[in-house]
Amino acid sequence: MPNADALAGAVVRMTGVDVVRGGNHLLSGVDWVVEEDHRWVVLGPNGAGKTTLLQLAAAQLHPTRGEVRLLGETLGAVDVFELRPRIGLTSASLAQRIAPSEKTGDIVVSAGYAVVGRWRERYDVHDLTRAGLLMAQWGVAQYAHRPFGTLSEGERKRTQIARALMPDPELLLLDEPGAGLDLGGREDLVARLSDLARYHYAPAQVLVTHHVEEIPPGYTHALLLREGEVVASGAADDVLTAGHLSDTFGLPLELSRTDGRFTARRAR
Ligand SMILES: Nc1ncnc2c1ncn2[C@@H]1O[C@H](COP(=O)(O)OP(=O)(O)OP(=O)(O)O)[C@@H](O)[C@H]1O
Repeated sequence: MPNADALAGAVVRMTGVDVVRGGNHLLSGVDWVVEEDHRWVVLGPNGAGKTTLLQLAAAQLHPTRGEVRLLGETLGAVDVFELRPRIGLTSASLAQRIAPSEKTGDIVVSAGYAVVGRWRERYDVHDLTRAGLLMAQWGVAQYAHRPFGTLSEGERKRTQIARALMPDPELLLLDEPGAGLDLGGREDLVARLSDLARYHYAPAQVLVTHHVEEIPPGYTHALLLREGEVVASGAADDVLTAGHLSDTFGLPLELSRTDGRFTARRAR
C-alpha cells in the first residue's frame, strides 16, 4: 500500500539533517521537501555542501542526524540498492568511472542494468528503442558507435543525462552539468534542461550549480547553501534575489532576469 509521502507526492523529505565528518559540519539542520512536480536549483559557493546534499538525495550517503525520506522510504530502514535505480544521478565523479573506450550507445542502454557500458548478449527491443529516443533527444544519437572518450565535454554531459533518464527515474539529480562547457555547450544544455523541466511527465529534478546563468527557465524552486546551512529555500521567485545571493556568496551582488534567464555580477 502506498505510504503517506508517496500519496502526498514528496520525492525527497529531509528533516533536521546534519552531516558531520571528522568534526566538520558539512550540512547543519537542513529541512527540505521536493515534490514530484518540482524542479529545484541548488546554489552555493565551493564547499557549501551542495554535493553532500545531492549524495543524501541519491541514497549514496546517510545523515549523521535527522531523517531523510526518499520516494516514501526512510534512509537507514530501506535497502538502498532497491532505491538507487529509481534515482538518476549525473556527476563528474560518475563520469570519471566511465571507460573512455566504451561506446556511447552502450553507456546509455546499459543504465537499466546498473552497469556502465557492458554490452549484454541481448537487450530487449524496448531498451534499445528507449535508448535511441533519449540519445536523439539529448543530441548524441549520431555518436552511438563512437567511444565515449572521443566526445566533447558537452556531448559527454548530454550522454550522461540520457543514461540517467534511461531507467525512467522518479528523481533526476544533476551535479554541475554545466561545468566545463563552452558558451555554446552551456546554452544548448540549458535549453534542453528547460524543455525537460517543462515536460509534465518528467521526473522531479534537482540541479546543482555555482552560476545563476545556468538556471534553466522552468525551474520552480531554489535552495541556497552556505557553509552547510540553508540561507534561503522555496519558490524560485522568492529565493533568487540579489539579497539572498549576496548572503550566500558573501559579496554584494546585483541580479537581473530576462526571459527567465538570470545574470549576476558584483554590485557597483
Ligand atoms: N569526508 C569528509 N571529511 C571531511 N570533510 C569533508 C568530507 N567530504 C567533504 N568534506 C568537506 O565538506 C565541505 C562540503 O563539501 P561538498 O563537496 O558537499 O561542497 P560543494 O558545495 O559541493 O562544493 P563544490 O562547489 O566545490 O563542489 C567541503 O569543505 C569539503 O572539504
